[in-house]
Amino acid sequence: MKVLKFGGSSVANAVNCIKVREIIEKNYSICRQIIVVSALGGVTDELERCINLASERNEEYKIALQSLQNRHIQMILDLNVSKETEHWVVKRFSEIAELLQGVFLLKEISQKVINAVLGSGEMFSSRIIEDFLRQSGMNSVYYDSRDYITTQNGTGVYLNRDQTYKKLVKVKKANFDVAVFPGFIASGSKGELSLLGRGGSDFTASILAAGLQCSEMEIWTDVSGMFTADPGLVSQAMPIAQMSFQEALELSHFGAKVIYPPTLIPVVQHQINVQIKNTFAPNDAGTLITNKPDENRSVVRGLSSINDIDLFTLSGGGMVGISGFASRFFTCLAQNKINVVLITQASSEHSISVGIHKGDKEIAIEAVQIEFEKEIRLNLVNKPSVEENLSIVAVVGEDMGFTPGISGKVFSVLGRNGVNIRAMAQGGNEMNLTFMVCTLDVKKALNVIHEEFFLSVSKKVNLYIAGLGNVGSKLLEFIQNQYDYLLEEKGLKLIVRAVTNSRKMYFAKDENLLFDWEQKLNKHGAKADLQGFVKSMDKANLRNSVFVDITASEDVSEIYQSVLNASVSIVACNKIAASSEYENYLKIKSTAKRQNVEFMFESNVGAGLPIISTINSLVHTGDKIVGIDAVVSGSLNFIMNEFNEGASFVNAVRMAMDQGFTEPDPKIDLSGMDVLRKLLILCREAGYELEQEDVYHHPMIPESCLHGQTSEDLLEDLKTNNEYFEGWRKLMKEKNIRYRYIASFKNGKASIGLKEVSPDHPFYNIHGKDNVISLNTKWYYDQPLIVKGAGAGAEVTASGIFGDIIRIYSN
Ligand SMILES: NC(=O)C1=CN([C@@H]2O[C@H](COP(=O)(O)OP(=O)(O)OC[C@H]3O[C@@H](n4cnc5c(N)ncnc54)[C@H](O)[C@@H]3O)[C@@H](O)[C@H]2O)C=CC1
Ligand SMILES: N[C@@H](CC=O)C(=O)O
Repeated sequence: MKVLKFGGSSVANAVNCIKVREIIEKNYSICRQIIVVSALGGVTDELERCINLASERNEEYKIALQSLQNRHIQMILDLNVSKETEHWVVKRFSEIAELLQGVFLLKEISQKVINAVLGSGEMFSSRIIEDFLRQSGMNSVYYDSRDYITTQNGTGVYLNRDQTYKKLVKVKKANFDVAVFPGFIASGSKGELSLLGRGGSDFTASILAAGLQCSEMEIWTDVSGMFTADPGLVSQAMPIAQMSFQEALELSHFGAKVIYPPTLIPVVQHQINVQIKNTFAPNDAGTLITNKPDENRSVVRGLSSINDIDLFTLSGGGMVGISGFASRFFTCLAQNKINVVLITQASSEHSISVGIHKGDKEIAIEAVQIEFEKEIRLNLVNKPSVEENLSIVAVVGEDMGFTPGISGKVFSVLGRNGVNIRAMAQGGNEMNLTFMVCTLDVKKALNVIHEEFFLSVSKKVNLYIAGLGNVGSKLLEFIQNQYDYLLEEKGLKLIVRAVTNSRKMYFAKDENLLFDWEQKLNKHGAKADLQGFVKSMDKANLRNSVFVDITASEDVSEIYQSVLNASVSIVACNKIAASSEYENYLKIKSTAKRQNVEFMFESNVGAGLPIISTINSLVHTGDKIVGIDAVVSGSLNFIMNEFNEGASFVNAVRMAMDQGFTEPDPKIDLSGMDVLRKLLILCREAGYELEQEDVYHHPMIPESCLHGQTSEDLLEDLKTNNEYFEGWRKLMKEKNIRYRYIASFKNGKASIGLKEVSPDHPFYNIHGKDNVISLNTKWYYDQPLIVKGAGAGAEVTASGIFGDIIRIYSN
């Protein structure tokens, strides 16, 4: 025998009732079935409204009651139910009308009337469904739950188990294939109608399953089981295939609304499996709640949350080491019927904080101030404080117990996403890690934890991109190409949330701009505004957010502090920040560290070459970089190679510009500033405290060529100075040398400048736009460590930036 409970949505109308019949039919020849039904969806709330209207002497209750009656009669007609049932329903409605008339006249409501009116919803639905099943040819009977289920004191939650189970023996022996019981209603100790409380129909089902020693209980609802998190908050939430009774209890206590906790007590005691199924998708697996869930599952089973919680704190030096404070505190809260949902006290005993429901704040303050009046007056204890707009998040899983690292993972992913924990608690069984966060952060908190623990779930990475030129547009093209691969192989879902260039910016409503960013920006973009960009990013408060700087703009580099303070990581190929004043460089790094986010700039030097990561790795493992020799300008190397091949200097520069190797302003390359910035960054990453002024610097071209405003001015000046450059060509030939613009660091001194290299020099042959970085270290002493390869160009730079983004999230 098994129990099937159908919730309000499953029996809301005739169409749904036909689905219910199909489910019952499937089991019909297999086992006897006990069917428990809730009131038709929304009916109990409507009955409650009728009571309230009547008590306020508002005649509208009559209209509301009539419309409820009409709804039931319509269902009776649609399902072709017998006249007898119809008469019974009409009669019961007139009884309710009489009760409400009494309330209307007396303006008084007794618990008895409330129970009688509210409990009618289940009486109607169960009578109708039973009749419907009988008319459909099933061997069905109707049982009034009041004749079998007895509560101890009429409050509903305390079952008179012995009496109930004894009465049910008769049912067990009866001849039926299907027995229908109304949920929610029972008899009190004096035989009066009592209600089983919130979620009472689940409780009815559970009592019947235990009392009738059923093999299984099924709860049929409108979702396909209990989910790993509320799907309204976590779009990637999925049904939990199996969970233990304890896990179900913990999750349902913390807001997972599929099942109501006390309902599980009888089935837990009798170890009866509970299956949660979807009436509207009966073939979905649903959730099995069982004593021995499948072992092959995630350590964290599910997440839940409750909003509208206040953090109520009693603190003061006078509490330390004095026994009895906690007892008085909790007793006075309990005496004022304040439900405490979370408790925390640090071992310093200086304060006790509890989570309470929002509406209880005033009473709690008053009660505690009265209780501790003397201590507050003597300044031994402070007046209680309340922090509002908080929520509780619970991470639940039986296997979390005695598994190290779970809370570490939870708190570190929250930290990385800027979610501050206000208070926390974990029970001794370690299966529920509970903490309080600001309500604005709940969604983010649930999502990042969900991504961290459920492997089949992809991690959303939210990108905010500044700079959509040569490199920026290439990066977006690369991300488009790799989108499916990253989703499938790395579980990373890259979402472009906003884009900006120097003219326009566009913020997505909720969509991914990756595939149509250009069209959206051009058609609907607003005027670019960096401060506004950061503000909107901060307000969006999305998890795993990265600001990608693909500009060469100082203004953009100046917003890094606010970006990091918004708990957003930065990936930059813009070199301005990392080569700005040393103090600023350190400040950016320390803000990133404090905010638990990343500041990545691998593409600052050598584009996509792994040079900064190599230096970091050497330094972290105890090596010391003592010397650097490098050609780190792709454009200058390219220009010199083209010049060597016979191009005029100005034409070589034009080619480098056309191919996108130079900076947006090519004077930055030709002045040597780009190389200076790169050397400074390498030295700083190697652990040396250097400023731009400390680098001995000689521009590659005559100063006179660097005064023009535009790139065209520069080209014009280079043309004018053609003879100067042709002089180089002559010298190179005569001396059998080449010119390379070299960055060096030796004996603590940094310098950059044009140098002659002979054919036996390692920098003599460096092709195209290649870079070479040669590091002399404590361990690479005789032979330097050399990194070599293309050091400029949109593709390699975009790949360096892309690599940084992926590295943040693949750890
Ligand atoms: N081209 C290359 O080979 C390499 C370039 N880089 C770096 O990449 C960055 C971009 O270079 P390219 O794409 O070649 O330049 P680009 O001139 O093609 O693009 C620059 C983009 O930045 C935008 N921008 C400028 N100021 C802005 C502001 N205040 N707010 C928002 N957007 C702004 C521009 O509108 C444009 O979309 C530079 O920092 C450069 O040093 C790094 C390594 C190699
Ligand atoms: N303009 C730079 C490219 C990026 O850093 C160069 O020429 O190397």
